[in-house]
Amino acid sequence: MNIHEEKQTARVVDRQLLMKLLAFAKPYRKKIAFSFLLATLFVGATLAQPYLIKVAIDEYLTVQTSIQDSFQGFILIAVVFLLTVVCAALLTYFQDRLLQFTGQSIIFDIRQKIFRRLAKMHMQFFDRNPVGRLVTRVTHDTEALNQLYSQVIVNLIKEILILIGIIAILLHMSVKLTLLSFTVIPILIVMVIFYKKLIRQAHRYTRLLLSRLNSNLAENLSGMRIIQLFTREKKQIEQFDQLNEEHYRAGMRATIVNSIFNPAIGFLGNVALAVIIWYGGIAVLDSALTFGVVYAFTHYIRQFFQPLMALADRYNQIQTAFASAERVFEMIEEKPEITNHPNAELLPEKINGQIDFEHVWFAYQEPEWVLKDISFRIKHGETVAFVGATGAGKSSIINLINRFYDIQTGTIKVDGMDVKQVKVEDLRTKVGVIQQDPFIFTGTVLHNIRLHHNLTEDDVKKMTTLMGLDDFISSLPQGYETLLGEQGVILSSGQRQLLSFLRALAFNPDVLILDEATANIDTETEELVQQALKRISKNRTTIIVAHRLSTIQHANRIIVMDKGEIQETGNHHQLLKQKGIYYRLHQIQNKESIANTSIVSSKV
Ligand SMILES: Nc1ncnc2c1ncn2[C@@H]1O[C@H](COP(=O)(O)OP(=O)(O)OP(=O)(O)O)[C@@H](O)[C@H]1O
Repeated sequence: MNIHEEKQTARVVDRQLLMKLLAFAKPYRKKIAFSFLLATLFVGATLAQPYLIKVAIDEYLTVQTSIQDSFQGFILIAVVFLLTVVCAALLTYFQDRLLQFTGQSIIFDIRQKIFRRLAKMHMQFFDRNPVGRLVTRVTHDTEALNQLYSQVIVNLIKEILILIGIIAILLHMSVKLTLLSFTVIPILIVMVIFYKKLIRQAHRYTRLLLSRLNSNLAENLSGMRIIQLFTREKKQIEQFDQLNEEHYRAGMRATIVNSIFNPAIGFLGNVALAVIIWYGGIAVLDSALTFGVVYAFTHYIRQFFQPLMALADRYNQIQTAFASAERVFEMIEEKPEITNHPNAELLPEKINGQIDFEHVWFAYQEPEWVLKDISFRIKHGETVAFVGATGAGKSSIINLINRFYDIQTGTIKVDGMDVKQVKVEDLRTKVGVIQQDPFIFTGTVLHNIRLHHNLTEDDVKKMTTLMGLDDFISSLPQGYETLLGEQGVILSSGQRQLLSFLRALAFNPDVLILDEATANIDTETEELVQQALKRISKNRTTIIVAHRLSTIQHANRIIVMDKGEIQETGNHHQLLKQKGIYYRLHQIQNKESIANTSIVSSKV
């Protein structure tokens, strides 16, 4: 793409962004229009002030007017002047309030839209977008838009109106003096063109470095435990300092451009002022102009160059807001890949829990196939375990059953229905998953189990008793009311898993999946949980992923995976007889457990 085409594309993108920004402002158009009216009245009141002084000088300070008339004239002008000052202050106040309210409302709508979209996004989207980046979109980028709606646009309009108004008044008072004082304008235009080019480059570079700095910070904060464990603090600090320094330098470059541009404009303003004093002075002496006109000219020229200096800031703010808008709209418009098919159906109220994988091929990123031509059937009420080496694809199978990801080829069926034809929410309520490291939300234990669903406290208590986990709840400081999450108690990994058991089972799912769900629980509690699981998995399809083979020996069937393929299938005894992968895994774990037992007994 050549420079011309690039500029053309940038212009089209800016126009599209503008249309989208206007669309968000549409519900508030009456308020915005009203605030523009207030802004226009404000400009009128402000521009009237120097003119009133001109009238006072020319009409009542001349020798021809009697003292009595001058006195009355001054009082009248002083009152009108005061009125314009009060009106300008009131108009600014009301316009500010109105726009602040509108800006906040628009940003509220945008944030709501972003979060709604995020809640619908597929897992691959979250794999691609780090948390730090998403948080920046919802907070920092929307704030830049808030500035645009509540300050930048109206100020820009005010400043443009002031410029137009001043030109009109100056031309009305003296065409010649106006043209003379505007001889500096061509230099101004050249400066603005240069400035625009320099500042755009500086801003683009600063933004790029800021996003690098943000990602680095987010990564360091999430990985602080590992950084400290491996004593990498010094290296990480050096890396951060380097990025910070680059960002600082880029920011300084933008500041230098601004600090040259603003005084240069001020200088041009003073040149124009000098021209007025020189020519205006001679014209007054020649009686070609009145003193009041020259006085008003000096005022208006000062007022004229002020908004010009502010225009630089506006330009920066608009640039920042447009960059933020681009990112925000990109996110709002991102299409969720896992959606309900137009004819998606509900599963029956109670399902049998039969699961079929038919020639399933799956890759997170093609062509890295994680599952290769996988076929199996899990029948109603069966307990099936998946075992295999790390990275074999066990957790991926689980992620596919409740459609966290979609497969490339083949079919996955629940009770004979293709999961792509079933309503996603319905599917996920029928399939309960207990994870190895479940997430804890800020709130009470009860809230963390119910997660906004209509479950009574009694339902939860019954499930706790059935699981034999009453002791776990009573060991917490305030039982079900114990506060967890950011401000509350932080649970141990084992306690988090127990909570995850209650969370999944409270909904009485027809299919229960345990993904390394007992890995962090002590032997005594695990015994308890295993007993409860035996009761719970009766007549309920249960799928278990476990590394510790001792926990899955009772399974009706064990599927052994290796590099995305099924290698062996059978129950514990059948697989041992086959003397294949399962047998070898069993031997290794047996040796380890004998070795551990002898270490423990020798210590005792
Ligand atoms: N979100 C993801 N994006 C890209 N690749 C992934 C993702 N999750 C897993 N993988 C890759 O898919 C392969 C299978 O991973 P999976 O988690 O299914 O294995 P696993 O058998 O459950 O392993 P483990 O026993 O360690 O949990 C691995 O190579 C892994 O790197």
